[in-house]
Amino acid sequence: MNTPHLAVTGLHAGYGRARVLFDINLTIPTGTITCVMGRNGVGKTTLLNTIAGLLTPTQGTITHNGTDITNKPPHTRIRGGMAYAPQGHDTFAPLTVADNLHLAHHATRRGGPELITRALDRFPRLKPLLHRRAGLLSGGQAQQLAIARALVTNPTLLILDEPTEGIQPSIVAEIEQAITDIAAEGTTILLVEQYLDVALRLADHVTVLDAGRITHSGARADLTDTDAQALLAI
Ligand SMILES: Nc1ncnc2c1ncn2[C@@H]1O[C@H](COP(=O)(O)OP(=O)(O)OP(=O)(O)O)[C@@H](O)[C@H]1O
Repeated sequence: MNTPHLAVTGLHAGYGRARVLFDINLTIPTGTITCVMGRNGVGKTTLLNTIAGLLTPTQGTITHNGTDITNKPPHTRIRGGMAYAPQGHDTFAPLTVADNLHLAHHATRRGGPELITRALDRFPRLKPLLHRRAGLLSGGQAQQLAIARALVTNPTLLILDEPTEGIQPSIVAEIEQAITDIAAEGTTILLVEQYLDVALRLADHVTVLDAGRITHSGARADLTDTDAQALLAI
């Protein structure tokens, strides 16, 4: 088997005395979309934050592209090709759309200015908004900016936390298409997605978390929609 793009082994994490994740084992093959699912509060965001380096695990290892990054800070992970668009389409609110993109691009220097052009071509709705402050964007526009800002760092692994949350259906479809296209061009994607239909359309692999533990992990193709609903107890 090829070296997985990302491998999480025996991972435990939490906040002080509050233990949230228990013995998480996850391997993500290069160029695939892995969708992490589960009800509210089961630890999905905690898992992504730990992989992105925003939270230090209490046990376990994280390997990215064959390198142990468990104790590396977030900026080292970003320079190594990992990009994270956290939940809540967080952007630099006082800055313009253009400045958001240029700042992320300049900070990481993982390619030339064509990365900005490509990110805007991916989300053309942002083009007429380049001089608008990010804090004035609609939820859907801000989410597109959050993903575009991750893309200008030229990631090989893109991590997205609920990219469709609270967004109108027409924009959800555009974001879904963008994720499909980004993956088709070879970028590995790890995503938390709460809409079952979107998740099942996008995913190559599905991982289900419950109370901080993985209760299912497998190929999307091996899962019927009914099984998926049962796993998520919807
Ligand atoms: N900064 C924090 N400090 C303490 N506890 C936290 C913190 N962030 C999350 N938690 C707790 O950790 C647990 C897991 O939260 P997490 O946000 O990872 O879940 P989630 O599955 O992403 O949920 P949601 O779907 O609501 O985003 C919850 O009990 C939550 O209250």
